Amino acid sequence: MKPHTNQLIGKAILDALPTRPLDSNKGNFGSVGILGGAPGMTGAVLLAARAALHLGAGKTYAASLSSGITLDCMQPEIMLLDPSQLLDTALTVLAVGPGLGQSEQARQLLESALKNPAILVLDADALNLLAASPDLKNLTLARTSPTLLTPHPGEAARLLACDTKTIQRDRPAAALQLAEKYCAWVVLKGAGSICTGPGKEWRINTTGNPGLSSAGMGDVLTGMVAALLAQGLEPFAALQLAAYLHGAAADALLLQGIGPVGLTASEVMLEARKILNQRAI
Ligand SMILES: NC(=O)C1=CN([C@@H]2O[C@H](COP(=O)(O)OP(=O)(O)OC[C@H]3O[C@@H](n4cnc5c(N)ncnc54)[C@H](O)[C@@H]3O)[C@@H](O)[C@H]2O)[C@@H](O)CC1
Ligand SMILES: Nc1ncnc2c1ncn2[C@@H]1O[C@H](COP(=O)(O)OP(=O)(O)O)[C@@H](O)[C@H]1O
Repeated sequence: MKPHTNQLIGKAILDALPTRPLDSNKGNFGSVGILGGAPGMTGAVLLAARAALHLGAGKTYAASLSSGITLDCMQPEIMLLDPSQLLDTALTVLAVGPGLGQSEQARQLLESALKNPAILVLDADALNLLAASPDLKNLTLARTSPTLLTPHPGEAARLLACDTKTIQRDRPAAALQLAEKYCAWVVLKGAGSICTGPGKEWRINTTGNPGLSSAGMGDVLTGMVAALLAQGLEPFAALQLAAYLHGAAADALLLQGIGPVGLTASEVMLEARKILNQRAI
């Protein structure tokens, strides 16, 4: 089959990555912070942080709005802070949204995050809060470092004040509109994720399968995008490589009989690490 003109060639981005120098140290691979986790959704922030760690971030921090969580017992490498401490930490990339909720505290934290000099990735409830507030939109437009948005079609519809059907009718057009409206880099998720940015160029990802239609997969994608940005990839390349690896991991697991039914987000991040290490950054 002839490749689509706008088909994302993830393998080419992967093959072009430089290998890690022998004398590298953790400071060379960036610091990622993940902010989210309202009560009942701490899992979302941990999934994103674990994905950032496994995809190669030099240091990974996380902060949850649910009080009292000081350690990820499964992944003690992650440094768990209070939200205010996280926002005072020097970060290469800050990702806000997984399980964040839409409380007043969440809104205030997002407002501070939008003023943070780190590269910013907005997902899930950060996108819902942004969609509901002209003030937060103005802060987004005023940012001087890159902003990336990772909406699923439901979140994209809220951001563009339309319905999900309209988004799905012309997904490239919707992604381009989002990039323009928020002056941001965008991955519009779902089967055939669309990656685009302010330059109007767009790519469609062809990896992935319905095994990915399960809760937590988007949180893992956010952590993966953050890790690739922290290691120096440009926003457009980071979005494309993350979408490619996320889908390719699910496809590889399918061939092993893991999925589509019962595939978990935790399995996807480990398989994505394996594929990334075929050409380690
Ligand atoms: N372990 C955890 O703590 C988890 C927490 N989560 C958090 O839960 C919160 C709510 O997120 P939800 O995404 O569940 O709720 P939403 O209300 O944002 O989205 C659900 C709706 O969006 C639409 N949609 C999503 N993907 C679509 C697609 N590919 N095609 C068409 N329509 C689509 C559908 O209409 C769907 O009913 C977020 O903050 C999220 O981060 C989830 O990520 C799941 C895991
Ligand atoms: N049928 C599918 N084919 C390919 N990718 C899919 C499919 N269903 C879901 N995905 C991917 O899985 C992820 C789901 O993200 P999201 O809807 O935000 O989930 P959650 O919020 O539960 O973590 C996205 O990256 C999306 O592109």
